[in-house]
Amino acid sequence: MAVLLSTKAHTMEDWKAALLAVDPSLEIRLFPEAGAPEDIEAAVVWTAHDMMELRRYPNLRLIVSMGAGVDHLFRPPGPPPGVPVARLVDTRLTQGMTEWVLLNVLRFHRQDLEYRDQQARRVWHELPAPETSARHIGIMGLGELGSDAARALRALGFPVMGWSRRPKQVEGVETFHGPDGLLAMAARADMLVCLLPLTPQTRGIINARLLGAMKPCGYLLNAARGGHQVAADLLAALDSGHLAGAALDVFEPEPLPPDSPFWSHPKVILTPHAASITIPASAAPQVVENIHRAREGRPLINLVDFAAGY
Ligand SMILES: NC(=O)C1=CN([C@@H]2O[C@H](COP(=O)(O)OP(=O)(O)OC[C@H]3O[C@@H](n4cnc5c(N)ncnc54)[C@H](OP(=O)(O)O)[C@@H]3O)[C@@H](O)[C@H]2O)C=CC1
Ligand SMILES: O=C(O)C(=O)CO
Repeated sequence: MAVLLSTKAHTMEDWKAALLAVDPSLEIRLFPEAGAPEDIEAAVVWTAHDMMELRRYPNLRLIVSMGAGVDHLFRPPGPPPGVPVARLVDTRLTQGMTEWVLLNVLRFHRQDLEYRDQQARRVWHELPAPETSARHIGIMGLGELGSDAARALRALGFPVMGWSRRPKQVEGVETFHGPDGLLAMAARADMLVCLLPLTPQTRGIINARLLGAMKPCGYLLNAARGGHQVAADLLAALDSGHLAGAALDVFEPEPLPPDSPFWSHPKVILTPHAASITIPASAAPQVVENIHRAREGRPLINLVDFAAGY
């Protein structure tokens, strides 16, 4: 039996080496060289893979996302019926995201946009120094990534709020849930950080209503998915001054087209979907563990809940 890998050509060999380092007995095939369709027992795939194509493999018993997000697997037609899907829960991936969140929260907290502007104009002027305790952060999505970012922000003294689908408790974090909970949290947030999965319920959630519920001169950070933000609403909030800045790692479509106004917006900090990148060597042990479990009929880890969509 064989494991099919499908991702960007330049990372395929890294994935192959990482999986073989954990279990040298695995037979790895690199898409599109899948060989006999009946050989494929597991598919480890990233965003570009066509879900229809996975229906070609009659013995497929596991699909693994090469990232934390699985929205790419649920695009129509979705995963083949009856085949379980697992995602990555990985300490390096989590740490990378927490670094991105800290970088951008601190950038805005320490008025870096204003200082860069002053530097460009050769202005020597000290701005009032705010305290972290006065800057309330609301995190949308209190899962693996959101809870870790919350802990790191708490350690710096920021008051942290968090929003999840179901009621949840995270030490030191004021928690909210459900649609009303989001607006209640936004109303008290100086910065909103989106770390939600993209599902039918969360698509377009960063819209005029949510941004309008925030205090004036707030900041928005989105490192989840571009489909969460309504671009026109976000630009309107930035242009009107209601939002003082936005840090955006994700867009729809990606790559961001050259004529997008986000590229040159003076209040936008932009990264090319690079907030946290999967490191194959770090992720490989859990992927191999799941391949073994699937073979032996044991319960899988990091399973995706099809009903919830994440
Ligand atoms: N830009 C980048 O480089 C990266 C982006 N990502 C993105 O980050 C996302 C989050 O990852 P991760 O933290 O591991 O995911 P998790 O599944 O661990 O956490 C998701 C969180 O979102 C909450 N949530 C889901 N749906 C809703 C809803 N309808 N209303 C309110 N809350 C909701 C969940 O609530 P509950 O706790 O109740 O289940 C949970 O708290 C990924 O799906 C991916 O899109 C991930 C890695 C890198
Ligand atoms: O892990 C994910 O979902 C990512 O977006 C990585 O870039």
